Amino acid sequence: MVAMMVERWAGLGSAVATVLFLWSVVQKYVPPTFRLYLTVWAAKLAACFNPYLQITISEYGAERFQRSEFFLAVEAYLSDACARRARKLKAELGKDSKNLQVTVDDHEEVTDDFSGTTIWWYASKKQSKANVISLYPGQDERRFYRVVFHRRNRDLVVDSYLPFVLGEGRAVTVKNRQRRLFTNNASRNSNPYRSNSVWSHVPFEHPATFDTLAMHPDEKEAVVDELMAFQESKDYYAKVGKAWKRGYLLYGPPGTGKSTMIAAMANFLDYDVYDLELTAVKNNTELRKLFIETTGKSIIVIEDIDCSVDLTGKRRKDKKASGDKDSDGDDKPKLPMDPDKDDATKVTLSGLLNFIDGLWSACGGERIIIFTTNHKEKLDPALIRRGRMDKHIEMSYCRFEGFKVLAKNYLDVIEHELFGEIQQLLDETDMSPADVAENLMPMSKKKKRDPDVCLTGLIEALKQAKADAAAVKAKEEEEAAEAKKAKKTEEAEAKKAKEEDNGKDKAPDQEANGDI
Ligand SMILES: Nc1ncnc2c1ncn2[C@@H]1O[C@H](COP(=O)(O)OP(=O)(O)OP(=O)(O)O)[C@@H](O)[C@H]1O
Ligand SMILES: [Mg+2]
Repeated sequence: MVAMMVERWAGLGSAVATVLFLWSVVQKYVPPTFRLYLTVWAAKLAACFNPYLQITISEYGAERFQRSEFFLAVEAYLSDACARRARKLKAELGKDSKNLQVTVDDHEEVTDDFSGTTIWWYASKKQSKANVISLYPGQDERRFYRVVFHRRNRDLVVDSYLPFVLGEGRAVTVKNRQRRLFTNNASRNSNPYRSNSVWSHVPFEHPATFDTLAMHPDEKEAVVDELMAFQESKDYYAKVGKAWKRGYLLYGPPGTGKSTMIAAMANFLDYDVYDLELTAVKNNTELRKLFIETTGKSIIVIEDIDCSVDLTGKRRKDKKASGDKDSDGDDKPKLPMDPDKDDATKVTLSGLLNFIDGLWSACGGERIIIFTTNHKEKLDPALIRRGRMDKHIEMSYCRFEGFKVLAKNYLDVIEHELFGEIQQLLDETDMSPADVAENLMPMSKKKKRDPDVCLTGLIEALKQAKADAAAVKAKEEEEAAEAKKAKKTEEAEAKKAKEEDNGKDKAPDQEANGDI
């Protein structure tokens, strides 16, 4: 027994000696790049003799066509936490050709410390043995990361370290990702070999923030506060048994910043934006599919919901059933409650309600759904009740508080002698922030952006708007008075005619009475 052990140790000793000898040869004669490659293999060889364990994380998991999420997380984690310690890195343009991504290169070793233990990472790749001719060079290479650690740290690595890497990697990915603006594809891609995604996207680059949004500071603060609370409420939503999502209805006249608010929210929360064009959705099934294919950490937007579909379909139908004529005569596609009844558009109000808070809406989590409209009163109450649209935010005309934000952003002016007059005019006149902003930003190369000139121009515009509004009001009042007068005349005439009729009716009676 002892002899056997001695023999084994002797064997080990000679193996180590051989390796050391070979290594000195390598140091001398082999070029550095190849030497590095051999280093990795030497380390692997050593792992056979030493009490070290290794875990491999492949680029492609069981689902061959999807990159393993763990692999991506490890890549992100290593480039963030350990890349500085690596000697060989590679830089690539990010997916959207925006940011540079520096990652640990293949065959490179990096070390990491976790709770006082050292962990080694190796990046490498192996050729796929599959006997298939690939259309894309490099596609048959399978990259992988390998983590090596001492046997005694097995539990620590498997139970604590790897989940930690996964969490950190995900966080880094979210931090570094190029946010995207998605829109639903009108016609489905019929080519089975191409991506069949129902959404297509561009990088999301809207510069609006809550700082640039003209709104009353208190209301703005309330929105920001709520968003922050929402982001941190994962456990709370789980506790109360609700899906982790929130609905907002933004309503108000055109140009009051509804779309800008959505962009500001997306930038604040660091979310993707899915801009859903409801008129391009064929039916409820497609609507559900669209929802399922959105990712978490996203804002799903349906703009101008009153224009895209007729959401009062149910009530209109009731009216029609009771014999009333549909007075508005517009040609918007209708949203009937019963999906089988209408073939023109099969997206129904109930489909939309399901989209917002049906069973499917719970998949994924961390989503914000926003509807915008110019006419809140046109929407079906079922659609915007609390719980579906948790918060209704009115975006209204520009008042002084909002103006101050615009003046600061556009002109770098915080105080000005004309502010008093502007405040008074803004209180008396309804002007959208879009119009105010336009006056503060004259697009002329020759004219300098002078605050005095801009503010005077704004005052002129406000006075003009006030005069126009007064004229419109006077005209309306005049028309109303005329209509009232006409109605009175009509009523008087009707009364007169009735009296005459009564007189005529009575006359023969009297005659008859007289006869008797
Ligand atoms: N509250 C605001 N703060 C800052 N800028 C604003 C605000 N409202 C409007 N604007 C400016 O006006 C432009 C139009 O605003 P936006 O598209 O957000 O209006 P909207 O309410 O979505 O209008 P619509 O109802 O027509 O869609 C924006 O590009 C922005 O520059
Ligand atoms: Mg808009």
